[in-house]
Amino acid sequence: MEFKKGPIEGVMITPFKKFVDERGWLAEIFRHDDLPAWFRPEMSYVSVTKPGVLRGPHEHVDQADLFCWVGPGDFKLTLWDNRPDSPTYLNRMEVAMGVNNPGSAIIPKGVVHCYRCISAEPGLVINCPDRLFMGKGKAEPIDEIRHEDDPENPFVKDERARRVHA
Ligand SMILES: Cc1cn([C@H]2C[C@H](O)[C@@H](COP(=O)(O)OP(=O)(O)O[C@H]3O[C@H](C)C(=O)[C@H](O)[C@H]3O)O2)c(=O)[nH]c1=O
Repeated sequence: MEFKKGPIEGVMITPFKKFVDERGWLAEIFRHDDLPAWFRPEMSYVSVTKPGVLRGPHEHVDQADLFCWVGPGDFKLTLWDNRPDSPTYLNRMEVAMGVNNPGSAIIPKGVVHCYRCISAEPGLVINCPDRLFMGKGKAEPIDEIRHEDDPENPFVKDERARRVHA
């Protein structure tokens, strides 16, 4: 399975517009009149990743993600189109996101994704997925393929990506 650099159908990278004034700055994260009709966020969470650490590569069967980076920290986001029926199947994208490139990435289901903190400081990421984690009342199985747990995965090999706890 060879991936080649190229655009991925359905992935939307949106740089944030910062409104700066003497108090600081403000930026919209998303507006539904800008979102594609197929994507409506259901929840949100925030995570902090230590320098050099990779989260992913992960894939969802049903969920799409809207990841946002505003800092602190900078990341390298990598995406792989793992959808055999996609016109951009086997394409791979790398995007710089974070305090120096604030913005969001909408990632459709079936697009494998990971992001590595590449700054000397820990990096913060917010995600606004279109499915509840573990469904209503956390009563369903997690919709997630954690490719990092497969030593033969064709995406990225990074021992440290694996969670220590089960
Ligand atoms: C996502 C999520 C996680 N959790 C709990 C489950 C674990 O006990 C803990 C860490 O979760 P996880 O190891 O899944 O975190 P990551 O490996 O960073 O994965 C997350 O970020 C990568 C890049 C993804 O693509 C995943 O969709 C997303 O789960 O938080 C919750 O309680 N609610 C949530 O919505």
